[in-house]
This record gives sequence, C-alpha cells and structure tokens, in this order.
Amino acid sequence: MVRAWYMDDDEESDQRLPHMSPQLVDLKDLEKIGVLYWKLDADNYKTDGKLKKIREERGYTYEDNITCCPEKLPNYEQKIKTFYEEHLHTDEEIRFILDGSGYFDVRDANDRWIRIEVIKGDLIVLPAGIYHRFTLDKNDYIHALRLFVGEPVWTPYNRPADDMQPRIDYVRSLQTATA
Ligand SMILES: CSCCC(=O)C(=O)O
Ligand SMILES: [Fe+2]
Repeated sequence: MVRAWYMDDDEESDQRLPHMSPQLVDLKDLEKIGVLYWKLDADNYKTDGKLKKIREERGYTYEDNITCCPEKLPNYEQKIKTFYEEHLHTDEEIRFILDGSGYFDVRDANDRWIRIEVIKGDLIVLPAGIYHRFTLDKNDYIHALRLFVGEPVWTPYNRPADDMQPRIDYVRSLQTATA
C-alpha cells in the first residue's frame, strides 16, 4: 500500500530525507484531492494485462521511460531542481515506477504538503492543475514509465499559476468533492 504523510516543518534540511510528520495520509484522502493510485506487478506488467486495462480505460496512448540518477539523466542537477519547484501541468502526470523510489509532494485542499512515497510497482496519477513537486530520496535512483493521453506535454507551470484554466477547474473540482 502506498505510504503518504503530511510533511514536517523543516524546510532547511535535505529534500531527499523523508520529512515525515506523525500525521499519516491514506488512499481516501489522496482520492479526495484527485490523486489516483494502483499497485501493479512491475516485473510482469507487460503480460498480466493490468496496466493495459488502465491505459485503455483512461486513454493513455503515449509511453516512454525516464531514469533519474546522476549517470543517466542528461542535465541531472538542473532537472532535479526543476522537478522540486512547485508547479502544475495542464494534463495529468502519470508515472509507473519500474525500479527505485522517490517522493511526490502534493498540496492538499488547505495548501499543506502531503508527501507520497513511490516505490517499484506504484502507478500514480496526479490530476491536471494540482500543485506538486518531485524529489529523489537518499537512494538517488528511480526508473519510471511516463504515460500520457495523446502527444505528451511535460511543461511545468511554476506557482503562482492560479489563473490558468486547468487550475481553476481543479480548484472547482475540490469544492464539489468536499461539498
Ligand atoms: C518519477 S519520474 C521523475 C519525475 C518526473 O518525471 C517529473 O517530476 O516530471
Ligand atoms: Fe510535474
């Protein structure tokens, strides 16, 4: 099961540390803010049909993969910095972790940081318009599939991006969800 928690207030120390407060977050809480999660078999996903089914249901037609580690990611230092700047996208961010681990941080409805630990076999979908960021953990390694609906657009829009339509739509969806 995915592990998630509210982050502690320590903004000084290494982003790669867990920054775990005692307040845990469960899947239902993640669903309320539009974050979806599945546990799949990362060794057999090509043949067991489960990812295929999700892809068909959600229209994920595009796929490539990304390896984040100093040796494999071109422009590593810059990319790691960019991933950790608070941003949103106009589309879902979909990652299936094939190996390694890391943290996706997402803002909850009250603007508090929730840290989601992702490990091998985790498929996570962040909704369009959610403010978020990504960091590697102390193992400095993750290998993930990136999925997308149609031609991929990876552009991050750093906060503040409150006037963008996907942000407006996302905020509205939160209000409906909690009404
Ligand atoms: C887990 S994949 C690495 C991070 C990433 O692709 C992103 O933040 O866009
Ligand atoms: Fe992102």
